[in-house]
Amino acid sequence: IKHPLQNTWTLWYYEPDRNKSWEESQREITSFDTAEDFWSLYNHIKTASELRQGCDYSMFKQGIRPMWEDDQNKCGGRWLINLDKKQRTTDLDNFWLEILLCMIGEAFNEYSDDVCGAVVNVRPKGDKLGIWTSNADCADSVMEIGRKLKERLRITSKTTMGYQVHKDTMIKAGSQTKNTYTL
Ligand SMILES: CN(C)c1nc(=O)c2c([nH]1)N([C@@H]1O[C@H](COP(=O)(O)OP(=O)(O)O)[C@@H](O)[C@H]1O)CN2C
Repeated sequence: IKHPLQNTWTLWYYEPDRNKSWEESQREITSFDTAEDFWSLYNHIKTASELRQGCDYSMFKQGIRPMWEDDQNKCGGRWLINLDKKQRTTDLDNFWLEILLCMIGEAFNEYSDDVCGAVVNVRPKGDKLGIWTSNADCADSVMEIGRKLKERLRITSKTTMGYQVHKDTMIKAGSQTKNTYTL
């Protein structure tokens, strides 16, 4: 029999399309709830570093859309990891896979329920990895999730991680959003 996961997860794919809104360009690929089905999906699709620049993958718990406005996301925020350009070949795919495995493996202990999902943005100015949590006001939960991420990704102090509240990101889109927490 297959190994069931604690949650069902949905993979989304975003590709910029000048004839569609941002939201219409978010496509739901498939959902899975076993470890075997995760690996079949992961091994079947392009890695993040193979995507065209401007594209995203998002993996969220089933029922949560990969956007600020979703009820599960609207009071939350994201731990954001900014990669430099050369990390696309050295770290991007490893970091993204490790984040996926942390989520489906419920690696954040009692705070795993606060995890909504994760996004990888493939961008010319530098790729980004975001882990989205549901409540920006729960400092204990946000910090514990951030600490576990740093540990699992073996991110040293040279790479800073900032936690940005979606409400701040929404209004400051384009310019630098402030970090409510940093690790
Ligand atoms: C419901 N809705 C419209 C809506 N809901 C959302 O949740 C949401 C957006 N729009 N996003 C739009 O993408 C632009 C680039 O953000 P980026 O994170 O790709 O980053 P870059 O600037 O491309 O590096 C954002 O500026 C925003 O326009 C982003 N976003 C998460």
